[in-house]
Amino acid sequence: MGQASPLHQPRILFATPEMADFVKTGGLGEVAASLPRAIRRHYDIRILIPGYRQVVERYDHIPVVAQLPGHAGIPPCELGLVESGDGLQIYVLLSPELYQRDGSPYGDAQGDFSDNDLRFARLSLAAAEIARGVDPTWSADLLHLNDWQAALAPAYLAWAGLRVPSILTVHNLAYQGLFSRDALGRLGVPDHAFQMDGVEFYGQLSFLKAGLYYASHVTTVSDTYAREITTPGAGCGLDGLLRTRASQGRLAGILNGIDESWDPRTDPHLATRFEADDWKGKRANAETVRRQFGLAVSRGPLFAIVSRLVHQKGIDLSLAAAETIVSEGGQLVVIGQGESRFEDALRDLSRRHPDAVGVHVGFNEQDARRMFAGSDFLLMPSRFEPCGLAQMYAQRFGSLPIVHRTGGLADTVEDGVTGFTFSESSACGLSGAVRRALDTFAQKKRLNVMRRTAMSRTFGWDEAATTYASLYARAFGNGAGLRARAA
Ligand SMILES: Nc1ncnc2c1ncn2[C@@H]1O[C@H](COP(=O)(O)OP(=O)(O)O[C@H]2O[C@H](CO)[C@@H](O)[C@H](O)[C@H]2O)[C@@H](O)[C@H]1O
Repeated sequence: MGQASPLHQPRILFATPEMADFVKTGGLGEVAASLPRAIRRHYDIRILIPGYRQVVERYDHIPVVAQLPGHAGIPPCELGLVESGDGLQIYVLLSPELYQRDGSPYGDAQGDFSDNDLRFARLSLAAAEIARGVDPTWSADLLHLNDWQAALAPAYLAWAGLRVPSILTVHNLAYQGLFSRDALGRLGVPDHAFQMDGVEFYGQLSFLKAGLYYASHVTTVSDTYAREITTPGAGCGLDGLLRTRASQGRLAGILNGIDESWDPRTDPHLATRFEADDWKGKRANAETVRRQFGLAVSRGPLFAIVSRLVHQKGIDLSLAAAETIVSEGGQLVVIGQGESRFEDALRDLSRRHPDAVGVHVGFNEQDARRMFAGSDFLLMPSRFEPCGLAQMYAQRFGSLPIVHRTGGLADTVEDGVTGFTFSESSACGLSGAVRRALDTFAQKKRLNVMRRTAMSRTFGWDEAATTYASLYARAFGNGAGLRARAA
């Protein structure tokens, strides 16, 4: 190594399987685009993302900064480095055989890709290699890993004897990255690690458990969810390990924020921009949404669903509530995609009530923004919700969320003040809250007070960024983990 030099600003590598700049399937992609940008005020932070087609096709040329060797059955690949328009440094894993495919980051119409173990072990291993110093110009002092796809990194560090601090953020404990034990050999997992105190989970290899076990710290995206996952009811079989991490003071909930662009006063996607108390402006947005979804002209309440259409999100409960909404003269617009049983049921609902229910299977953010702006209420009866972003977007746009009191929903929606919460996850629980919303809609003064209060909640990223920054400092042991390096 070169001559000794003063300590550089600590370097953080933020490894993620999706980022909204290029590709996203849900909330993690949005967080990965915003959080590092908020953290760079505190630390030198770079992103690591697989070189999916959606990433590499964005650039004419991606300079290669390092060659990453293979390991067991994980193929070698190149490490590229690009810069975003606003100066964020992004490492791109260049492996056409693993990443340049049609479909989402995780699969195609046939289902999940069959080699996802290799694809995301490659991502995890690359993060560990960047900490080891494979790029001679920049190496990570701390790894910030997101979800199961990056969660083998702390294990690779441990198996290589590298004492680099690592933080695993769990955006959703229900997605664990479980693979057959046959994968151990090709991923280079040592035999001794395949046990309860290690990466084994009921006879399978669990990427997520590896991270929960080997990372220096574990975080999740709200306080309430951080508590819930230490209980058998919400721990997805990992509550024992999570209780251990909590008792070591190494499990924390840090609430997500939302990007500043979610502001109805400035949003260029809206037909009419508006602010609190300009309820005419909000109504103009409602009219646009009704027209866009082919609904009848109405002065009744407009409900929205903006969601991945999966069991977690309680879509079945919303389908039941839709009948109440329609029979009470309300309307519903839906955008999202996911399980075909929900897509079909929603399409069917819309066919039965063409004037009152509009459904768009698919996703685009511009329509989502217009729906938050135009709707009076957002339905989000998630069975569990680590944080949830849609209920925060809705509040900013004066659409009052109706949510199950769980996880981040409990931490961000104030019952009767900025939205409506219910405690029993059932059609009956949701319909009680929908009825309260309908009553409120009939009392314009109360409705407008709630809208105004909801719109004043900013949910910015600053607080989360400062909390992550202190956690990084703690993980470094106040600088003890930093290695001096030639500047
Ligand atoms: N089909 C689709 N394709 C692309 N984008 C879509 C989409 N459907 C919805 N979206 C967008 O993604 C957002 C969804 O984010 P959420 O946080 O509500 O849930 P998600 O379960 O994806 O994220 C998980 O991670 C986030 C981030 O930590 C946690 O907030 C959350 O609780 C956890 O379940 C929506 O607001 C919308 O903008």
